[in-house]
Amino acid sequence: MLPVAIDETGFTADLGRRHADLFEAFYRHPFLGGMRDGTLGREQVLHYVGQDHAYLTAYVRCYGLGLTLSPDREWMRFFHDSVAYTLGEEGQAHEALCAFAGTAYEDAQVDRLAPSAQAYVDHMSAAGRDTLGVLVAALLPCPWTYGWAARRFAAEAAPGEDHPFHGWWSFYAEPSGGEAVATMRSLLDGLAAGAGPAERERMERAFEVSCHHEIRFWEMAWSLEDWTPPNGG
Ligand SMILES: Cc1ncc(CO)c(N)n1
Repeated sequence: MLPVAIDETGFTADLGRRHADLFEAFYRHPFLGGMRDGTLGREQVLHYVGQDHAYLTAYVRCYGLGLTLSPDREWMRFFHDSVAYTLGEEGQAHEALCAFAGTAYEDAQVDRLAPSAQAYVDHMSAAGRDTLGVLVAALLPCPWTYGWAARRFAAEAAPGEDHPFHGWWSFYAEPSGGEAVATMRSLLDGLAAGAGPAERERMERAFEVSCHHEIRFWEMAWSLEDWTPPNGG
């Protein structure tokens, strides 16, 4: 198993270690298990793509909130590059899933977030009305969990070209993703070092809640969650 942050020091390394159980639950969720063994159903894959496309649109908006909170051009550069990555490249991961499902990307897109995706987006947007540190703490689990899981799977199983989700796994295992997380973590470590105890606590909570939302996002797609009331309406 790939440790989350074994011998590193700093705010985010501490957070990663403290919530290693959530990273593990993320990795072990049956949705991601189905992405590993290739057994995931077409409907679940398409539910995920539709929701994730809408989620990433909202995520880019949160980077926009980060731009308005940026104290300097280093932070602006970070958000600028992050927006370019999400808008310009992350669609490749979805395209790979659409190819598996035999569906055009446009046809997989939806105009309504499911409850769990909506809750995650609302959490990040609310963090964007707090400080830059709280916002970035809420945004960090998104790239960190995916990159960590993809590198772990690559190390454990090295899925070949014939794996049904090869394109998705290889996209998130790319070193550029790991470098972006390293940049995000060091910027956030810098903010945390200058934050008071109350703000640090809100940063820690924002990070933890996003880790939970990451796991619940899998559960949403796995269970094909929608807005039908639990009693069937
Ligand atoms: C929900 C979610 N979390 C993380 C990522 C990785 O960027 C993603 N595409 N979607």
